[in-house]
Amino acid sequence: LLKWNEVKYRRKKGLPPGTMGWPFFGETTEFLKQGPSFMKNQRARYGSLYKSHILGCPTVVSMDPELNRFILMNEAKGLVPGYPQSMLDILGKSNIAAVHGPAHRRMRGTLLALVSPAMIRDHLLPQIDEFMRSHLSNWADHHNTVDIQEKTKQMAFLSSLKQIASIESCSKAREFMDEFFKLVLGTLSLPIDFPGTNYRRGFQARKNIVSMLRQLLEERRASEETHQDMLGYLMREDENRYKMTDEEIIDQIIAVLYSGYETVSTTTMMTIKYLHDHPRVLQELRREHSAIRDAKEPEDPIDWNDFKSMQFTRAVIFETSRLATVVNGVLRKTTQDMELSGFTIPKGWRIYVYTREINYDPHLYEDPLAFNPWRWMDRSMESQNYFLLFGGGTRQCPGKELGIAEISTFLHYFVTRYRWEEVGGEKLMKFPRVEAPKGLHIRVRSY
Ligand code: HEM
Repeated sequence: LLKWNEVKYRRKKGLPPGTMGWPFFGETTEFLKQGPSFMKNQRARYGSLYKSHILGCPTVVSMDPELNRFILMNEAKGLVPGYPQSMLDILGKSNIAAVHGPAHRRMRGTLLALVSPAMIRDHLLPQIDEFMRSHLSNWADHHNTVDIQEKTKQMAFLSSLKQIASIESCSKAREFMDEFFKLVLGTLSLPIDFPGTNYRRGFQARKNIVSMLRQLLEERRASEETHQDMLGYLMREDENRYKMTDEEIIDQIIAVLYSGYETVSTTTMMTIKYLHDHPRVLQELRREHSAIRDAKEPEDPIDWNDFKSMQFTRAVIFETSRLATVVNGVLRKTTQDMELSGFTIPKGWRIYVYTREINYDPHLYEDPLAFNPWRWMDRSMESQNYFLLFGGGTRQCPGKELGIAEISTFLHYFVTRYRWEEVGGEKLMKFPRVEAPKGLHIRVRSY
C-alpha cells in the first residue's frame, strides 16, 4: 500500500522530492503526531521544499523563507488560499478567504475601512476599553480561581461582537457565542456530513448565525436608526464605497469574528503564561501600564495616545506570538501547473507555507528559545522580510493593529488590577494548535 501512493505520483514529472505515505491518509498521522519534528526531519532529508500528502491533499511544504515570501506575494500568478473544504463551506462563499482577484480586493477594501487606524482611534478603542474594563472586573471576588483560557476565548469573541453589532454581554451574546464555538469546531473538522459530526454541527451553527444576522439586518432597516458599529458601516451605502449584498455583509462579519478569535485569544493566554514565568518582564510591563493609569482618573479610558505609547507591551505581544508560534503557517493552492524553485507543482496541489521554523532561526533571533521581549524594542524588527507572524503579501492580516489593541487593553486592566499565580501543572499543547486541553487555571488577587 505504501508503494502504491508513491507509484501513483511517480508518473508526474518534476515534482519536488519527498514521500507521499499511505493512500488517502498520506502522512497525516506523522504530521499531526510528530508535528514540527516531522517537518524538520523531512527538511533534513529532502531540502526546504518537499512533497507530502497531508489532510487529504497532495501538498508541497515550503520552509524556505525567501520562497515563502515569493508565494505570499504572487497570488496573481495562481497561488490562491488553499484552506480545507470544511472551512470554506462553513465560512461562506463570499468569505474573504474563499474569493480571489477583484472579488477579494473588494472584500478586503471594505474590511480595511472597518479597521483603519482612524476607526480604531475614534470608534473601536473606546468600545474595547469599555468591554475590557467590565470583562476584567471582580475576578478576585468570590471564587478567585479562573480559567484564563476560557476567559480569553470569551474576551476575543465578545469584544468583537460588541464592535460588530453593539451586542453586550447578555443572553443574546451568550446564544451567539454558543453557536459560534460550534462553528469554529466545524471548520477544523473533516467534511463528513453525518448526524453527530462536528462538521454537521458547525454547518448547522452557520445556518443559525446567518439567520440571527439576517434578523438583525432586517430590524435595523426597519428602525432606520444609524449605528456606530461595523454592521452600521457595512449597511450604510453612502459612506461605504462598495455596495455589498446581505450575503457579503454576513460573510464579512463571520470573517471578522473568525479570524480575530483564536489568534487573539491564544496570544493573550500565552502572554499571561510567559509573564507568569518571567517576573522581570512582568515588572517592566506593569511599570508601563501603571505609569499610564497613574496619570489618569480611575474611570478614564485608554485612548489612542496611550495605546501608541505602549512600546513594551507591543514587544511582549510579538515575542509571545513568535515563541509560542500562534500561527504555524498559511495554506495556498495552485490554480494551474506552476514552476517553483525549478520543480513543477501540479494544478490543485496544496502549498503549506510553513513559517514556524523562521521563529526559531538563530541567525534571525539571537538565543531564539529565550523569551526576550526587549529584542523587539528595535522597531525595525517588525518590518523585516522574514517577519511573517501576521502573514505577508496580498493577504497580510488586516486586523493586526486591532488585535494588538485588544490584547494591550486586556493586559492593561489585567496587570494594573491583579496579581496571579498558576494553580499549576496544566498541560499546554503547541501543535497543531496552541491550547490547554484542560484549561489554564490561575488564582487571582487584587493588585
Ligand atoms: C494577534 C492576532 C492576529 C494574528 C496573529 C493574525 C494572523 C493572521 C495571518 C497569519 C493571516 C494571513 C492568512 C493567510 O495568508 O492566509 C491573517 C489574515 C487575516 N486576518 Fe488576522 N491575525 C490576528 C488578528 C486578526 C483580527 C483581530 C482580525 C479582525 C479583523 C483579523 C482578520 C484577518 C483577516 C480577515 C485575514 C484575511 C485577509 C485576506 O485574506 O485578505 N486578524 N491574520
